[in-house]
Amino acid sequence: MVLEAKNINKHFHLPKDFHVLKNISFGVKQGEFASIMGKSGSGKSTLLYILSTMDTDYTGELYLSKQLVTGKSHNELSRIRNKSIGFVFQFHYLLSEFSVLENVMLPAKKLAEKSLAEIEHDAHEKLSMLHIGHLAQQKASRISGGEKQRVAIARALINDPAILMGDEPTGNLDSHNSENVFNIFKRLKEEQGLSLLVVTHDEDFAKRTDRIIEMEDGMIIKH
Ligand SMILES: Nc1ncnc2c1ncn2[C@@H]1O[C@H](COP(=O)(O)OP(=O)(O)OP(=O)(O)O)[C@@H](O)[C@H]1O
Repeated sequence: MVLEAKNINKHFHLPKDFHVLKNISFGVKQGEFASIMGKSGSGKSTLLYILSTMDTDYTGELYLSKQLVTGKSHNELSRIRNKSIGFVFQFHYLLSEFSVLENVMLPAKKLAEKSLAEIEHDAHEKLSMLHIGHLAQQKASRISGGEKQRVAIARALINDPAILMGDEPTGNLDSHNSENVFNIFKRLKEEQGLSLLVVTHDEDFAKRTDRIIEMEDGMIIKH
């Protein structure tokens, strides 16, 4: 398993106690493309924030590549996250005054395991793979919405993560660009054995993934 959650429970305490995630247990296998679906408020984003190690306020255990990450320090988690998890949001969060290339290079510079030349080479490679190599020197503010999301995917892949997570990664895109993103994800799974876990409201998208994990009222009702 690339990712495994065991008995995850979470409460929000304000305005009153609310048991938002109830005994969540499931795993994502190497090379699996899974989606999470469920009504608004069922706890999908809350769960994804825990799985991506950004939220540590829960009980239960979370394993990434068989390593227990629950209980690790803020600094350790930040490093594990940068190295092992790629994250794509509904909004691209690119730095608009930076070039496309600089945006993609940022997480690798932060990790500081490779020379600048290697990082630049890798960033060009990711951009070419996503058919946006010609945009490398363009300012991030000067490209289309669909292109921005592809740059965000390239950035999420720069450290060769074990798993790519997405929170509504096609939520802001038209059907043509959503299809593009789906095909990119599918290709990453098939050609590189990447594992993917994507929260989506788009049933057509979810139906074409390997597995739909269904949430209701903070519980997984099907997986
Ligand atoms: N910081 C918070 N404090 C208290 N309650 C919260 C907080 N964040 C979220 N909630 C509540 O937790 C529940 C789950 O929210 P979450 O955002 O995980 O749902 P979701 O399934 O991702 O919904 P959507 O599909 O609308 O994005 C909701 O009832 C929400 O109102």
